[in-house]
Amino acid sequence: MVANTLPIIDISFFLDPSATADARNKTATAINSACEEFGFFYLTGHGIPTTTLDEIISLARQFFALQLPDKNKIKRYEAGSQEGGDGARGYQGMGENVTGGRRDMHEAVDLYREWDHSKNEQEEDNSMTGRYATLQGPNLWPDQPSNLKPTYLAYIEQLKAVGKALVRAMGVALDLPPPTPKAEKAMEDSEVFVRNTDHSFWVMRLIGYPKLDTPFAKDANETEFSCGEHTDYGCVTLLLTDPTPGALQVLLKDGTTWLNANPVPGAFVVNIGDMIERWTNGLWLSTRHRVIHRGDGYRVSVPFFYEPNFDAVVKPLASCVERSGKPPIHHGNTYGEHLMGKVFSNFYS
Ligand SMILES: O=C(O)CCC(=O)C(=O)O
Ligand SMILES: [Fe+2]
Repeated sequence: MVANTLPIIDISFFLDPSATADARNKTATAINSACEEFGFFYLTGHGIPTTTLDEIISLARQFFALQLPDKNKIKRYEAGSQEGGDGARGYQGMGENVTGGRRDMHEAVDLYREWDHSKNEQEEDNSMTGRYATLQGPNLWPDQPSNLKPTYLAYIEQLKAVGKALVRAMGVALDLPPPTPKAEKAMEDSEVFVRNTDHSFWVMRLIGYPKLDTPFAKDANETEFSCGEHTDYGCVTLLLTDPTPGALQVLLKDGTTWLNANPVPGAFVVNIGDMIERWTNGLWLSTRHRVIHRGDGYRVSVPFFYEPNFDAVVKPLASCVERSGKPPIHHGNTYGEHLMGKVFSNFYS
């Protein structure tokens, strides 16, 4: 039988310090099933008020409704460029983002955790020239709507707490042993994801999708996607969307059925990324998904990618390698190295 809806996971016991181990274990069991079967689920019990979620969508919508010259005030520029870009942060116009070699029919603003300039000894001092290496510039915030920045900054703090609770639950869901008091970063206990995301190099995208029959160029054609088929490249994605149905589609494990992941009010759509697939040696696969928006109106979504630390070494966990019965699927490298490869392939240069 092919499932017709994604499971719903209530994360509240992992946010409540007084929750019992028994209550947490039940949540963890549900997460394990959801991750094995779908790699996608709805997340409730996260504690972020619906009024905040609505405000986040509304502010993104107001930004995209601005005239292009106003949006281009925070345009993304190449790293090292005179304009001061870092190749990643800022606004990208319609069709600038590329998935699988094809232009995506959306516009977006990308925000990342700010670079910790005190840590990287090799980086050049850019403060005099105003030129930045890839990912090392400041976030580019729009000045209109004026309350976007403070509202988003507060929201990002809330999302980080939810992300932390979720990866803590995932460690329990994988049946990893409890941590010892002196646990270190690389130890493979149930807190391994918490420790390796404690300086999460998070990403947030504000995305605007016009209806797909709106041509953006003379060569626009029927085969365009709002966002092409892909897996997410990090740890866990907390996706907030407006109520538009039928846009986000998730590929089921049969490899042929696309399931509409229609929004559930007040819930995030969560999916696991490539780093979780690697850590679990494929016990949990990052699931392919895409966006085809042919419905009504201009669709807005705001995914938050709760990622490993930039310097986290991500390699298959020994217990997962053993349980999977497969050789390690990756030799391991840092999340930063993985991300750099992705940032370079996401844009036409
Ligand atoms: O807009 C959406 O519903 C999903 C976007 C997405 O998959 C992504 O940005 O990685
Ligand atoms: Fe995605």
